[in-house]
Amino acid sequence: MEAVPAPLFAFGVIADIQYADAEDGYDFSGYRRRYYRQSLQLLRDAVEAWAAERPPLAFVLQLGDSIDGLNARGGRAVAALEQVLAALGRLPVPVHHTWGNHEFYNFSRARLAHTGLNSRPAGAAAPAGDCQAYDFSPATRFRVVVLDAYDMSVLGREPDSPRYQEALQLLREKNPNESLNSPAGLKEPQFVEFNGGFSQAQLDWFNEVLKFSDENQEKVVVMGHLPIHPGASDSVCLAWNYEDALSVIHSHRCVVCFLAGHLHDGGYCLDSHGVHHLTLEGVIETPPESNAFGTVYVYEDKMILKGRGRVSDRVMHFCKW
Ligand SMILES: Nc1ccn([C@@H]2O[C@H](COP(=O)(O)OP(=O)(O)OC[C@H](O)CO)[C@@H](O)[C@H]2O)c(=O)n1
Repeated sequence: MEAVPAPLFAFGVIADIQYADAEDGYDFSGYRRRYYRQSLQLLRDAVEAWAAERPPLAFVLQLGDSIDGLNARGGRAVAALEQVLAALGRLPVPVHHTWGNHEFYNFSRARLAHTGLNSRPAGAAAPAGDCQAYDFSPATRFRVVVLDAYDMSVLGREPDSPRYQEALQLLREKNPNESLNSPAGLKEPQFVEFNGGFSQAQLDWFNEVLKFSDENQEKVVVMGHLPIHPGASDSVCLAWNYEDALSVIHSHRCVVCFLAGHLHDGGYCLDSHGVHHLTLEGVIETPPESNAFGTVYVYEDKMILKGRGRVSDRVMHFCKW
């Protein structure tokens, strides 16, 4: 029998846990059930499965919205986050977090930086200001970039801050609706309050990271809460200036995959430049008897996603090497 080659390394992926100690509810449309309490058990099941993997995983990527905004209303944000972090803390490997809209319904950006959701290594090079983007190299000739999709946003910042004012002005220009959360009638439906975008400073920093990776023949996996390709998202859930992020990626050879959450139904496409865009199904809308997480096994020429529950298996070949 032919031996299955060992991967170079493997990592876990999970999105939109949105835990709250609350009865089940529904999304805004009223059609999608949200299993707030059960999501913690699904996370614990994911952790147990990841912890049993041999060889062990190198790290886990948490794609944002770890706890639901409902917690803020009940004064339970800190307790809910502690439970999620305690579940993830049972893993003997680092967990890298990106921040989504529900993090900002619970905590300010300044406060988040002092919680366990700040996974940026001390001293890591990052864009100027309070942008949470960073990168790390988990193995020779591989790099992971953690993007901050709410760097340009009205969520999480003080209303008197320049960035809040800049984001509000942009949002109002693009969205004349009374409720800024409503995409009704918009030409660019992603311009809603529950989304955000990338500042020019973050895009410039991102470009420099990818330039370094190109020069050093690295393969790069990028993660952010919001999808950046229309083929892997509906038109509402995209990052405000998703096209700018795509332009940066497409001006380099190194990016092989973009991982996102936010769209709870999930999505996937291989774009015209050979980049795989994978939007993970959300735990929060996953029935208790199923799950939604995955393990990605990285090889020289491909990544193989082993999905659990609602997440499908997928082979993602590196097209550019
Ligand atoms: N048409 C809409 C949609 C949402 N809202 C309000 O916006 C807030 C965030 O919505 P929520 O569905 O909780 O956001 P998620 O990040 O969980 O989900 C994103 C995608 O929809 C999932 O596929 C909340 O307060 C909603 O009530 C709105 O007003 N109008």
